[in-house]
Amino acid sequence: MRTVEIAAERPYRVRVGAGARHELGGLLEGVERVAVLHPAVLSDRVTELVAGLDARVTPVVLPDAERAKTAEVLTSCWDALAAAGFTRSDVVVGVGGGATTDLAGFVAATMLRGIGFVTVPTTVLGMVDAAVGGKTGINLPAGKNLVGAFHEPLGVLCDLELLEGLPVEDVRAGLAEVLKCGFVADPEILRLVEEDPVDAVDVTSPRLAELVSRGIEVKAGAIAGDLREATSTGGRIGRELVNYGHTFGHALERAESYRWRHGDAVSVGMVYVAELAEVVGLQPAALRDRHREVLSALGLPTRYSGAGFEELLAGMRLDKKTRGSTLRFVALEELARPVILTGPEESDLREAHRRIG
Ligand SMILES: NC(=O)c1ccc[n+]([C@@H]2O[C@H](COP(=O)([O-])OP(=O)(O)OC[C@H]3O[C@@H](n4cnc5c(N)ncnc54)[C@H](O)[C@@H]3O)[C@@H](O)[C@H]2O)c1
Ligand SMILES: O=C(O)C(=O)C[C@@H](O)[C@H](O)[C@H](O)COP(=O)(O)O
Ligand SMILES: [Zn+2]
Repeated sequence: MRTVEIAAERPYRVRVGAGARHELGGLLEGVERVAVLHPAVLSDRVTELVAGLDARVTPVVLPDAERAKTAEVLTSCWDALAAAGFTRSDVVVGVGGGATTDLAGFVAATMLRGIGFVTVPTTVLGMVDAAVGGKTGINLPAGKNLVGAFHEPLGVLCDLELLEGLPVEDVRAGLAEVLKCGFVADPEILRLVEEDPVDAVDVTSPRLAELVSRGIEVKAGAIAGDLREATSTGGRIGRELVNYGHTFGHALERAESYRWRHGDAVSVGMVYVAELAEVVGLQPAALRDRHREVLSALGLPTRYSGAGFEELLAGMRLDKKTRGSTLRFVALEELARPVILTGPEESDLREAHRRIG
């Protein structure tokens, strides 16, 4: 079992390894009521998970995937917790992928103005990214994650055994976020995938376990000292580092009405910003090519010709890194040398779009 320490206001631990789920009872010691939010596909897992808990458990079944991240679902969760008599010492547990833990975290952040929250991620993406770091929220039709709060969990249990049964498409999508960490900070991640992409998507392989741990380490480093994504100053990039590929990725998700997997959209988003960085003369072409090659090796998408440029540009303007009418991208000048690319010309944005089509 590995442990990654998160240096939050109230520090917490990410436990990674087979059997980590059995530590849930310890995290909830002395807690009277627990709401376990999860998608229907995990109902049996949740029954097993809560069997030994001392607390009174309120299970709340959420709609699947992005359909959980809506204001209607949020309201129904508030009602369920109120009906169960929740108090400030009670806890919300999110068991599922990133969509589940984003919604569960926002329920915890807002109920009674903030109660405890634990994440038990069951997707690769949840483990390496969504369940760690306290970004919680919902989507609006107008844009991805437009409403939310920063609310750190009390603990994160990444039990690799819970990945068994996860569709391979979702394993790949999660690895897009891991490759993101490889490009911005840890090139060994890229090497591990390039060496054996088939082994990388095998959820029982030591390679996948290594990739998950490395992804979490990069995320922990990015959020340390910048939990609220407030400081990318001078040469230092704070938490925005792990938003690489998301400016275009989120615009794509919005254009596709959230029917794309998030990781797939981030995959295309990384190619977009790699093209953009090359168009503006920031990044060598070989690095752009490496994006396409390693993402394709995993079977991830690298092209998109759905929505038109104007619609995607409108989506990118809603990105949280945007300041006023100035778009800001996390881009690379070299592998693992990220910079903020501020206010690129519209003609360059358009050319990068043409190149991924
Ligand atoms: N808060 C953050 O920092 C952060 C970081 C990255 C992504 N996200 C968000 O996470 C979401 C994407 O997360 P995701 O890729 O995990 O998708 P997801 O939560 O939609 O899960 C993908 C699918 O896998 C199913 N599933 C989950 N665990 C399973 C298991 N063990 N076995 C079988 N099926 C299982 C789910 O029901 C769903 O259908 C997006 O909304 C994205 O915006 C948030
Ligand atoms: O934790 C972060 O910070 C990230 O940006 C991680 C992203 O992978 C994640 O998709 C996050 O939800 C994006 O946040 P947003 O602020 O761009 O909505
Ligand atoms: Zn993401």
